[in-house]
Amino acid sequence: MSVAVETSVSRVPLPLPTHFSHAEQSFSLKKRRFPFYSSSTSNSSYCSPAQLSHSLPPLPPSKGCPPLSRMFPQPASPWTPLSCSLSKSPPPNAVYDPSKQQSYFSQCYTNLGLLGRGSFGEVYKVQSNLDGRQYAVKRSTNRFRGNGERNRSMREARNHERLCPHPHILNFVAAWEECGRLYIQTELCSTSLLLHAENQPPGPDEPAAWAYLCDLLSALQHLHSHGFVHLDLKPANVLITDSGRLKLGDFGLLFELKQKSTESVEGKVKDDIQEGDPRYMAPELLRGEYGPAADVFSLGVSILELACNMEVPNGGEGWQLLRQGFLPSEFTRGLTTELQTVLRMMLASEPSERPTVSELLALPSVRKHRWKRRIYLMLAETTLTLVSLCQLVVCFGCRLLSFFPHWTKRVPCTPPKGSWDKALTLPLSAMHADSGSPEDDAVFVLDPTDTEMSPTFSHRVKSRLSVESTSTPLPGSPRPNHRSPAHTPTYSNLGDWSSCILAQTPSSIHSNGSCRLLTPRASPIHAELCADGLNENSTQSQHSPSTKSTQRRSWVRTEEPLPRPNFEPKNLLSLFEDTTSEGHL
Ligand SMILES: Nc1ncnc2c1ncn2[C@@H]1O[C@H](COP(=O)(O)OP(=O)(O)OP(=O)(O)O)[C@@H](O)[C@H]1O
Repeated sequence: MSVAVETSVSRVPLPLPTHFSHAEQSFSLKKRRFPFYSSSTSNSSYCSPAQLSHSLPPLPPSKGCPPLSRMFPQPASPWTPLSCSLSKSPPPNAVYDPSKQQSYFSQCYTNLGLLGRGSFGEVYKVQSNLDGRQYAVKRSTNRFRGNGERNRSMREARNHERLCPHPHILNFVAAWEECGRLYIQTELCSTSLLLHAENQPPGPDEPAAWAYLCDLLSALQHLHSHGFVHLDLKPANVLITDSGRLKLGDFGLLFELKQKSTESVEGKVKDDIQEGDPRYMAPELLRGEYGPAADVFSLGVSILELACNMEVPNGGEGWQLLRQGFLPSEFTRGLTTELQTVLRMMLASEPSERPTVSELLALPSVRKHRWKRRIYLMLAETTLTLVSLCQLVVCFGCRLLSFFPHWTKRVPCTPPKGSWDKALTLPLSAMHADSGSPEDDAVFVLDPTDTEMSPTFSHRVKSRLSVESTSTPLPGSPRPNHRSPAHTPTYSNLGDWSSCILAQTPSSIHSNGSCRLLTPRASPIHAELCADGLNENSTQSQHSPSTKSTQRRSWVRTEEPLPRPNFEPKNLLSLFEDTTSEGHL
């Protein structure tokens, strides 16, 4: 008898959520959505139709707003801090000056573009002018139309602030009201789980589904253990960080369980409770039963959607079937029995039959995947931290160099490898031969048609030469003795090259007038070449102009030096002896 009653009860269709009377009759595969550029957004930002179509349509423009005058400047609208963090420590006057015309938002943040739009708000990527870090700021689309709407909007911010920080809960930073709108500042994530999943290749993805399940169970455990129920868990309300960690967000419907104890409060709160998204809504919510089991159901539907790439029905037969414990086998048959079992438990029609979050976390299959997930996240986050540390060091180095421009002049750091090799095979004569004409300068420009030659590099070499040429006579004019101290090259007039040349002993200079140029001893290029075992004598004999292009370029000049009038290797040698001894002094 009881079985017969139960069967007849289970056949009675559940009432449909009030928002969705248009029923979809069956389960279907997810339709792929592609991002498009929104005409109303900045160049860099885009929002996908999914973001818009998966939410309720935006409210019509508020009719209760005070009219804005185009003729007279508006006084700065009052800024009201809503979060305790902001009330306790408002930004200093240097960052936010209330007497200024600009809003609190524009004074305290640099807007980096629109991240997305929901049904009630727009989310911007911002850089805080206070600490220089990047955040997300959600601003309600419309001004409040009355106290009821205002209170509901405020509740989201207040609820969010009340939650203790947790690695899988979106971190709250601040909230304020300005110009009749609510602003909530949170940590910045990469995107929402919904958009992330839609950008993945189509088809079931069970490993990802396990990862999502583990992260969201941790988030729910945190909420439930603190006496809260989310009541609006769905992929659109979950955010994903760069490392792939899921963060539960959007606490507009957060419900505090302990309020149930007071009868008067219970009635008040229940009247105030809004319906969440009907696609993910647990059946008992329609009967006014609010509890942690509702979140378990919503999580079950979300994981089913993500694992099977299934369009979740928002009404109709499919909606009813899901709430009667029926899993569409045409979608779930690709999943392992482990995941099917877990989903079946989570989607039990009666809340009392569903396992609690703690019971789910204790399941061997969940524990196994949770371990894997922890290790994955640890590795991913460590790698990301290391990468950002490296970037920081490079940035710091670059800034440091910009403070000491003379350092940058001395270090010939970034010409392309090819141009380095070519430069190093230049005859030393070309560097401090008596030259002052543009033709002679052209010798240093190596090969202007060479695409490997960096323009900055050739420019630098040219400029070095022009500096040198001012102290050297023109070709053809009587040449002074190179031994004369007046013409001994110094560190300064050798410029970049001095650091290379002076690292050498005269033995580096070959009798044919060519020279082996080395970078300073600490140079990694030097180390690389040493490791390669490049021998100046052997390479010198091996290389020929014909094979040069195919062989690895050597640091030793192998070609005949460019014919230059009045070039005397002997003078060059002595010049180096002089320079080296000067350096020792
Ligand atoms: N902290 C964040 N970091 C990065 N992107 C975010 C963040 N918060 C929101 N977004 C992006 O902005 C979009 C809209 O945000 P959100 O869904 O919170 O607005 P909403 O008005 O509450 O929408 P709904 O009420 O329909 O859930 C999200 O889909 C997501 O892509």
